[in-house]
Amino acid sequence: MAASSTPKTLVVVDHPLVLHKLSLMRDKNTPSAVFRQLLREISLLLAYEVTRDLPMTTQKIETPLTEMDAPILKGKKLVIVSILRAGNGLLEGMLDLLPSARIGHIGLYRDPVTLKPVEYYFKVPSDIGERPVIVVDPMLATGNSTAYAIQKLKDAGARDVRLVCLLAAPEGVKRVTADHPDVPIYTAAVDSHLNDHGYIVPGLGDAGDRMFGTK
Ligand SMILES: O=P(O)(O)OC[C@H]1O[C@H](OP(=O)(O)OP(=O)(O)O)[C@H](O)[C@@H]1O
Ligand SMILES: O=c1cc[nH]c(=O)[nH]1
Ligand SMILES: [Mg+2]
Repeated sequence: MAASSTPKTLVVVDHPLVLHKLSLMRDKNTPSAVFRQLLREISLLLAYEVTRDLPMTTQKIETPLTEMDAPILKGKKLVIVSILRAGNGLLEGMLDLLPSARIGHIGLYRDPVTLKPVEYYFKVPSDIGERPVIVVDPMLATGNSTAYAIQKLKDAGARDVRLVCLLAAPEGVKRVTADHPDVPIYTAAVDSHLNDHGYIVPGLGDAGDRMFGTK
């Protein structure tokens, strides 16, 4: 599905550059340093799509030749919320494109047996309800972590929430869409299925471990 200016529930950003870089990330022989760099590069392209429908206004400026009503972003700066740890890989690239964005962090890890999220940190801007919010986490597997994180953000006041992930499983898309039908999902690919341990197949393995070399 091509990205467009109309918000959709699921936007697959299947641009050739994104898909090429994603294939390099999937390769198990790709080292951590390259993996992180590729994630950073892809995040720029995903940021471009998720911000496509941000509200605009105009401001009078003078070019060297004349006055004009120049288009600028309207309203308060957006918030990027990273689901730790792996979300930081997408966050860093997005900040290259959105350097004035406010930043929130939600610390979650997935219990390997129950596959339920365990929370260890939560800090977001107090006026999150007045800003567009982009939640970032490279992996949407069961959707338990992301659905939980979005609910926490809504409880904190967030009203305009979008999700950016790198890879999604159909199970995760279904879960987030059921719990949060108002939240559009932007991803580079929707893979085949989850294995018995809740890993995305074909996937890329454990994103956090591959980013930080912890396995
Ligand atoms: O959709 P789910 O089934 O909830 O799985 C996805 C979650 O698992 C990974 O995090 P992980 O628990 O490995 O934590 P980490 O980022 O610290 O490695 C990933 O970054 C997501 O947050
Ligand atoms: O495939 C998966 C599933 C959950 N978390 C990951 O990092 N990878
Ligand atoms: Mg992990």
